[in-house]
Order: sequence, then structure tokens, then C-alpha cells
Amino acid sequence: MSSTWTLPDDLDLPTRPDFFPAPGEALPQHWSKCFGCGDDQPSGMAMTFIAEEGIEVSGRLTVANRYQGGPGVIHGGILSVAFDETQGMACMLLGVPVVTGHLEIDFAKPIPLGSVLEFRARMDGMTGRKLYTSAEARIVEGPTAGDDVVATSRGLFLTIKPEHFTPMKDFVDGEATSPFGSSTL
Ligand SMILES: CCCCC/C=C\C/C=C\C/C=C\C/C=C\CCCC(=O)SCCNC(=O)CCNC(=O)[C@H](O)C(C)(C)COP(=O)(O)OP(=O)(O)OC[C@H]1O[C@@H](n2cnc3c(N)ncnc32)[C@H](O)[C@@H]1OP(=O)(O)O
Repeated sequence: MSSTWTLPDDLDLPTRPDFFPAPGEALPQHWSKCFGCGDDQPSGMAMTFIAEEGIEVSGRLTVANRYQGGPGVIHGGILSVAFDETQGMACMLLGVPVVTGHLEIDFAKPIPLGSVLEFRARMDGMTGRKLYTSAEARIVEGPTAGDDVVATSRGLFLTIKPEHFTPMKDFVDGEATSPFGSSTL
């Protein structure tokens, strides 16, 4: 795997806040219409997330046939959504909304349709509004399941004010069941 990503050396590392779910507990979806995690998005990926020890979170994705890119394997864009979503969830630790500014992926091994992927993500540090995150994926169920890391990701997230989404509110598809532009945490 290769990457041009370098972490600044003046980062602060957040500690786990009291409001964050305990290790093993589910994390709430951040937005019910979200393509990655929303339970009110029938065409979406319906990812689920769990708080892990420390400042780590994990997410699961079942690779449905409709996520096919090359013959029999997951589309790289779908994998990128899953990383975006998991690393965004890791930023929930701060309790403020974030958006992705930069995301980069290394695709290390082919991932067959029907696999269940587990993603693990954490914040590596922050400075001001900038949150630096990383994550990796493993196949936990399926014909090629094992301990090998099949893809890795690094991403920069920026904290935003809830008003960030106000100009978009006329474009929301239907009535959302979670607060618009905010976390339900
Ligand atoms: C899909 C919607 C998701 C909505 C989530 C919202 C709330 C949820 C609540 C909590 C989160 C929980 C879970 C989240 C789960 C999943 C998340 C999915 C997230 C997405 O999928 S979200 C969609 C894709 N995303 C966008 O739609 C962003 C479009 N974009 C912008 O809205 C602006 O671009 C913005 C706001 C990013 C920055 O704009 P801005 O004006 O506020 O700030 P500014 O430009 O001044 O940058 C400040 C400092 O960041 C540095 N910086 C900025 N961009 C950089 C880059 N790319 N590379 C390197 N450095 C960068 C500058 O260099 C400067 O650095 P310095 O301070 O050192 O000078």
C-alpha cells in the first residue's frame, strides 16, 4: 500500500467524552436520509456502526450484488463511501457536525460480492476545525474472509456550523426523521 498522506506534527488527540456510547454500543445514524447509514434511504447501503474501545469506531457493510464494479467485486466508489461514513462516525466523538474535505483510499485486495466488511476508524488528531482520521477494512465473512487488511483510508474532516446546510434545505428528498444537518447523538 502507498500513500502521500502526512500528518502535521502539532495535532491534539481528543479523549473519549462522557456522552459517547460505551464500547460495544451502537452509534446512531447521523442523518436518516444518508446514502451510507440512513434507515430512510431505500437505495442506500444501510451501514451500521459500533463504538469501540478508546476513540475507535467500527462499521459493517454487506457487499450486495448491486455494488459490483469489476466482475464479481465491489465498486471502488462504494468502498470509498463506506470509509467516508466510518471515518465521519469516528468524528462524532467531538459532538459537532463535520463534512469531508479530503479522502484517499488504497485498494489492496479484491473484495468479492457477498462479503461482509468490517471497517475500523479513529481520529489521529485535530487542530482547529481540522480532524485527521484513518481507517482500514477487513473481510469478516465470505469466501476470502481473514485478518488481511483489504483497503485503507485517510481523511480530513472539517467541523461546520449546522447552518452549513441551510442553503440546501429546499433540495432535501422527503421528510427526514432525524434533525436536518445535525447529528442525533
Ligand atoms: C453527506 C452529508 C453528510 C453530512 C454530515 C453532517 C452532519 C453529521 C454530524 C456529525 C457527523 C457524523 C457522522 C458523519 C458521517 C458521515 C460523513 C459523510 C460526510 C460527507 O461525505 S460530507 C460530503 C462531502 N463534503 C462536502 O460536501 C464538503 C464540501 N466542502 C466545503 O463545504 C468546504 O470546502 C469545507 C467546509 C470543507 C471547508 O470550507 P471552509 O470555508 O469552512 O474552510 P476553509 O476552506 O477556510 O478551510 C479550513 C481549513 O481546512 C483546510 N482544508 C479545507 N479543505 C481542504 C482539503 N480538501 N484538503 C486539505 N486541507 C483542506 C484549509 O486549508 C484550511 O486550513 P487552515 O485553517 O490551516 O488554513
